[in-house]
Amino acid sequence: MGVLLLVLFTAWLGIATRPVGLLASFWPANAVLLGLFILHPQLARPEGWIAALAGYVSADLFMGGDLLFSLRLSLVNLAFVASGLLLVRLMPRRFRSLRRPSGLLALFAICLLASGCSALAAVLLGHLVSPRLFATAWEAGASWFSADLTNAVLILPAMLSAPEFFSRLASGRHSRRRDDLWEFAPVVALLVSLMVCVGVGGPASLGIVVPALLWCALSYSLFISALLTLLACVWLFVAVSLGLVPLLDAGNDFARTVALRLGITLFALGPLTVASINQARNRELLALRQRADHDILTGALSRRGFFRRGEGLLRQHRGTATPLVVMMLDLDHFKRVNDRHGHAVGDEVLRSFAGGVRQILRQSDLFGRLGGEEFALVLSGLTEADALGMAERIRSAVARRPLHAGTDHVVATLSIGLAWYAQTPAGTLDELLADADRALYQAKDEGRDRVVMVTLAGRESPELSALPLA
Ligand SMILES: Nc1nc2c(ncn2[C@@H]2O[C@H](COP(=O)(O)OP(=O)(O)OP(=O)(O)O)[C@@H](O)[C@H]2O)c(=O)[nH]1
Repeated sequence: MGVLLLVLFTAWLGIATRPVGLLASFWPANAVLLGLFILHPQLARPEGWIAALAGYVSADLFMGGDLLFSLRLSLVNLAFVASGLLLVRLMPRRFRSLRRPSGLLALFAICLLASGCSALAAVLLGHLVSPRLFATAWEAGASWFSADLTNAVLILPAMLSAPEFFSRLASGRHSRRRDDLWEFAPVVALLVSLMVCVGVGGPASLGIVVPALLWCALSYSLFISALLTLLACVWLFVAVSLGLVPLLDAGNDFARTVALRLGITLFALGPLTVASINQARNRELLALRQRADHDILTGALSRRGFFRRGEGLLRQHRGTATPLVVMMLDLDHFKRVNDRHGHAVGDEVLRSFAGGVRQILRQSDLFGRLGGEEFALVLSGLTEADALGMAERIRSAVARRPLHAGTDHVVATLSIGLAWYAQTPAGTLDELLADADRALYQAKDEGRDRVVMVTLAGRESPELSALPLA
């Protein structure tokens, strides 16, 4: 039912923009149906195809076509979708995703071939459809080829990149500073360039839009760039059809319409390719930063990542009444573990310890490896009792988690120094870690395998209010 309604709506949209005597200049139905079947292959079953056919035919019937004529047009449309889907399935998996720039070019090749198939179908059925819409079967083929190619190249990148965009949006990974108006500058530039293009007129005026589209491609995600490219190109079609950009005013209008469609399709490929390369580059940069911010052995934040995010967290809460906890964690006599069981087992102990700590922490807590067997934590919003409870849970989890490395049975213990601040203090993270470190020394001095906490109102000398709790 969904397929039928979607095809009905998009086909109706196309028919509504169909110029007298020609196929629709904007015919989203075929590309949207292909995109839907690529994204949801389970819909491309016989029921789905029948629903799509029913959608095409009923849209045409609603707009006054007769049944036989509508059926022929619909079969040519379905030839595009079927060949496009078949080609996507035949394509090697690595090219199928738009996550790589080569995926976009592969998609272009598929659009090209699928449009060729619908053009061939139009030529074969040409003697049936041409008397009504076209002078010759070849005209029908050229028209179908250019319309399907344009719509597919403009619509499919936006459709296929949408799931990743929305899943990132849902997971909050797209969050940006809302007060940054500069973020909207490329869209504003695009709007201005579209207006200037109409004002200037002539074939060369289309080029005025290119720099703004490239700026959008370098500034936004592939989905947003593809959507903006689609909207800009649809606007250019509308502007040309309305005579706002006079391009079709003389000579053979059919040939010019086909040339315009192909021109705009190739014109859109530039910004789409830049957006795709930019997205792949940003993903690589993010992965590199992730790698630099994390310790390979334990998966905890690296020293650099911990300080970067820790300072960020302090900045966020500084001056507020949010309580803050900083902990230093150090495995006891770790040198003996290495000496007795070997470095590889020592590594396994570190990995297992970090995994155990992560299970106890909340998503917002920062856990970093400062070096060797020394780790640190920054947690906000915990009461004094909760902070102590959390530290105790971590300590006892380590003691309760004996590790079996081959025939070796390793039991590690942990000392924790904890500084609890009634409100987020003004000091640097280094200074706060020094408070926790003093408590850690005390824990080591008192016999290890324990938590020592110092409570501070803001940032003051911990010796004044030290409250060891073993
Ligand atoms: N397996 C392994 N060992 C490491 C790693 N980084 C540091 N170490 C070892 O950790 C040990 C730390 O030893 P010490 O600083 O003397 O501390 P300790 O033996 O834990 O004693 P206390 O901290 O006083 O309880 C050294 O033997 C380092 O070689 C690592 O990545 N893997």
